[in-house]
Amino acid sequence: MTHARIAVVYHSGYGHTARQAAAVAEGAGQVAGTEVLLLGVEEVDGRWNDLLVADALIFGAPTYMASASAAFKAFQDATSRLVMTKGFVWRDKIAAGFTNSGGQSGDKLSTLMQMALFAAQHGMHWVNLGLPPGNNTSTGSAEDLNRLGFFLGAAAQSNADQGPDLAPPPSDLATARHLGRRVAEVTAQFLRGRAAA
Ligand SMILES: Cc1cc2nc3c(=O)[nH]c(=O)nc-3n(C[C@H](O)[C@H](O)[C@H](O)COP(=O)(O)O)c2cc1C
Repeated sequence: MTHARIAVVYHSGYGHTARQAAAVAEGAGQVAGTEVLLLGVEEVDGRWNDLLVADALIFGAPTYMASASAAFKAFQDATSRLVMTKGFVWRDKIAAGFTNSGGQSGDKLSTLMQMALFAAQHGMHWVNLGLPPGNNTSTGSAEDLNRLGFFLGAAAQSNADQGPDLAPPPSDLATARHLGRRVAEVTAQFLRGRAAA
């Protein structure tokens, strides 16, 4: 059986995106043969080698002021010296992303685009969400998978007056689990193909 290593690297200021990150990790862990590392950006120092040996990196951050939070951006910037100048060492890893914010849209697309471009700068292969938009018909509801209608990655929305015990809601956590599972499956296919070649 393929052994795939997946790292979920995320920032969360107040715990909401941490719940989404845990759901992504849970989904990835549901795929047989997958080892999952869930790592906050504050813990990355001293763990760069764990990211180097991972087959897939899934990036996550809250959307703050229409982009990834500053702590996540600091992690991105650190990879210039610690990853890129070491010889493009993340090239050909699988990548994906997720974000959470207070607004239904909240300009989350900007954050997902930021992550996809970041992955492209590292020569990684971006995996999208792979779900049709939910909650977009007369019979749809906020319980639908991908209720927020994103394609590039997984989105979640956390009501501004609710703590991470209540937000984001179950449908967004299910969407996050879907992304984790999808990345784990794609990574296993990729590794099998590489072994066969
Ligand atoms: C500095 C700051 C900027 C924010 N900017 C946005 C934004 O651009 N769009 C949005 O929808 N929500 C915005 N929010 C709300 C957060 O995205 C929301 O509270 C989110 O659930 C926080 O996730 P966290 O608990 O993981 O930090 C902002 C919050 C903060 C603290």
